[in-house]
Amino acid sequence: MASKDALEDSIRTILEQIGENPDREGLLDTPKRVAKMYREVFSGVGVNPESALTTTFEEEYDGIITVKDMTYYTFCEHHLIPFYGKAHIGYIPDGRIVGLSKFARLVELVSQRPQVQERMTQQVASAVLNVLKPKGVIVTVEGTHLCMCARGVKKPGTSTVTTVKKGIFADNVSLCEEFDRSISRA
Ligand SMILES: Nc1nc2c(ncn2[C@@H]2O[C@H](COP(=O)(O)OP(=O)(O)OP(=O)(O)O)[C@@H](O)[C@H]2O)c(=O)[nH]1
Ligand SMILES: [Zn+2]
Repeated sequence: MASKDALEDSIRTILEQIGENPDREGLLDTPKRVAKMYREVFSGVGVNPESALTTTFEEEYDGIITVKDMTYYTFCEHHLIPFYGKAHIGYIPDGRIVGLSKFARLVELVSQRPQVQERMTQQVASAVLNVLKPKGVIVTVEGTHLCMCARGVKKPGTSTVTTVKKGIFADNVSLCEEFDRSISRA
């Protein structure tokens, strides 16, 4: 039976197309549930990542601020199955800092859309750069891609690391090493 919701109808069609019976008891509410889940996990589509970085303060601090091990779950845009892992952000401010929780909000926001890991890493770095105008920012994202583990090439255990460096991090190896040590990658 068609619902009033195009997304629910699409899920029902997928179930039919894989040979399932969407009217059997176990699947009756699945289109509605999956539509609700998609609206939740893709709620960041069209939202500017910079909007996560509210509450900035003037503060003099010369060192690296690193917020590490922010767990994320997102969806590979090629297969619409999850990739997930940890994101780490380091920056050296230039007179302006931001509430630490906002970095976790930023990672969450860029996760709530179909993604590729490289773009996600870049979006986090660009948002920090544009809002805080720091001396430098470095972002490392680690990702386990289910499209590589659970299907296709089937290589469980593979992980991908992406790093974007802006400003002072772009040409200062020792600062990058300090960041790597603080996120325990060196
Ligand atoms: N660079 C990059 N590639 C990704 C990411 N997520 C998934 N991919 C890759 O996207 C590619 C899509 O390749 P296609 O050949 O179009 O699709 P496919 O036939 O399903 O590829 P296989 O996964 O090799 O079976 C695959 O190589 C995936 O590993 C990501 O975040 N970054
Ligand atoms: Zn994929």
